[in-house]
Amino acid sequence: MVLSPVIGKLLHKRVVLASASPRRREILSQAGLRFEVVPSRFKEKLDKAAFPTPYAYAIETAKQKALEVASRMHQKDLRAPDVVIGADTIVTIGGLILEKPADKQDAYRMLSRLNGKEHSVFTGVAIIHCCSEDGQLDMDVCEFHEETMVKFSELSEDLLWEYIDSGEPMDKAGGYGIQALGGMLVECVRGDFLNVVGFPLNHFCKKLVELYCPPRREDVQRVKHESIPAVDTFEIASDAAQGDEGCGPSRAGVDGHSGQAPAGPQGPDTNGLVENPPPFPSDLLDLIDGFKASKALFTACKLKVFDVLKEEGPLKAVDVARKINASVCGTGRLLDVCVALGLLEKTDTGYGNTRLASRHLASEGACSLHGFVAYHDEHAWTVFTDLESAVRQGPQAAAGRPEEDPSQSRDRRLRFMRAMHGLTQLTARQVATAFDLSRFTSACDLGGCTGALARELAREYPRLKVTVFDLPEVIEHVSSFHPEGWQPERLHFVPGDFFKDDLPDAQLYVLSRILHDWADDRVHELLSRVSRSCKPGTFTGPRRMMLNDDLGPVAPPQRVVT
Ligand SMILES: O=c1[nH]cc([C@@H]2O[C@H](COP(=O)(O)OP(=O)(O)OP(=O)(O)O)[C@@H](O)[C@H]2O)c(=O)[nH]1
Repeated sequence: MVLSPVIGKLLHKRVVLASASPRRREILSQAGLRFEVVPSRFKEKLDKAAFPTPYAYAIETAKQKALEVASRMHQKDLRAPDVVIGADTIVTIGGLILEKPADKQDAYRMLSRLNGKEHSVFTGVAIIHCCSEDGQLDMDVCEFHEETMVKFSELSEDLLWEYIDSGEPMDKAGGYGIQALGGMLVECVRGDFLNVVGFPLNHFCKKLVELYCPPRREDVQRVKHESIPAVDTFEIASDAAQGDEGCGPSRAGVDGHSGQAPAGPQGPDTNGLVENPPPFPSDLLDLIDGFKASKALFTACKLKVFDVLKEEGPLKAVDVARKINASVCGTGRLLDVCVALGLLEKTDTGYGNTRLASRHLASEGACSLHGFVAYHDEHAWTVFTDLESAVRQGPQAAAGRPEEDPSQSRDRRLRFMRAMHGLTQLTARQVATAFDLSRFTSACDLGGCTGALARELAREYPRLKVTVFDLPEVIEHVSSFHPEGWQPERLHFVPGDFFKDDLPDAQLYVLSRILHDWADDRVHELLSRVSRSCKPGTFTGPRRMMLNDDLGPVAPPQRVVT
């Protein structure tokens, strides 16, 4: 089915439908969405006259319904869901907005008004993405509406009253339910039927595509050169912002191309027609340039640019330079690059963090990837610089390197732990909820490092006891990654080597970002050890299971049930 991959984008998120409407619940669950229902307490009493259009009213009401649920859930356990969906359906005729009838007389007034005529049904929808960080709730709102035209037949008074007496109109916008008895009143419908019922599923899915699957760059028709300046690379954007001619080659300098799709090899033909150009190799150019973007990001992180701007932004380049103890010219250029990369914003008052940067690139905060960035800058960068010799000489090249001194290896381990901790904090919830693990009572996270995933598993499954099994030199540092006095319930750490020592007994073994680190024979050895630790065939209750969420270079999440 075409749209299921779209709904699938929400599968690993905690989604809440902020609605008491059984119809909305049914439409969304039949589409395959997994969600909780938390009806909104928002009173639908906005001043209709204050809105320029009826749909603006419906959208605002939908938004307020969703916002109320998001902030209530956040206040309750300081953790809002990932996504909250709100909706509001109204009927309009002759400039009047009809909602649910207050009583039978009201229903009669509404239905009489609609009798024999065409009216509009609008549903406003709000999709709110929430992020709770440091006790603060951040929300991004995406909103839209859908209109459907419905025409009623000429209906007799008797039929109207019989319908009203059925009780059906009372909880329905405009006083009828098109999906049930009210369908008998309707002569024709123009537009999305489900929109009338209460939720415009088709438009919703299109919004999800916009939000989660934006079109690839080469699929988007290029805009005419004259109307938009070429800003494909950060160099060009940076240069344009500064008017600085000495800032390195623009793309035109690299490939003789101005950012416009090139004409065919021969250019315009003799008739003045342009041959179909070959596809512009944007992805390839991005690959070629990619290392510059990574290094700019690493450098800005290392110099704590995002911390400074989180604390004190917006700031001018000169002030940032002073605070990070760097040259004004260099800082200005780095800041411009960060603007072009979408990490910073530049206004008249100076440079400021984007929300993305404040959330993920500043060094503190539950969603910080600062450690992950530092690890890539300090470790992965060097390793990849040696890629050519590693490929030429094979793994023995690395094996031949001199032994690291112990204090360096300790530092490197801590950096690695910081990197893994940051990344796992970000993904743990999705991993923990990707499968229903509620039937298990014991789990062992092999190579579970700081316990960030184990903590989420324990939080998600109240019956689950989780053991983190990792090397003694890793376990030794775990406490520095958690608040002082941290004593998680149902979670404990066992030092050991999963290639040498007995694995702790558990029903569920988790291998998170482990397998990609090893050659096939080692992976086989480790999986055999896990398999031997599982004692199959003796259970009548939960079966043994191994969860591998290795999101490394190739392997997607998968599970093996033994
Ligand atoms: O043909 C139909 N038209 C409308 C409906 C239902 O009518 C209501 C519209 O009311 P509202 O948008 O305010 O939603 P509520 O039910 O109050 O739930 P919330 O908690 O989301 O405010 C809606 O239920 C439609 O489904 C119908 O069934 N058929």
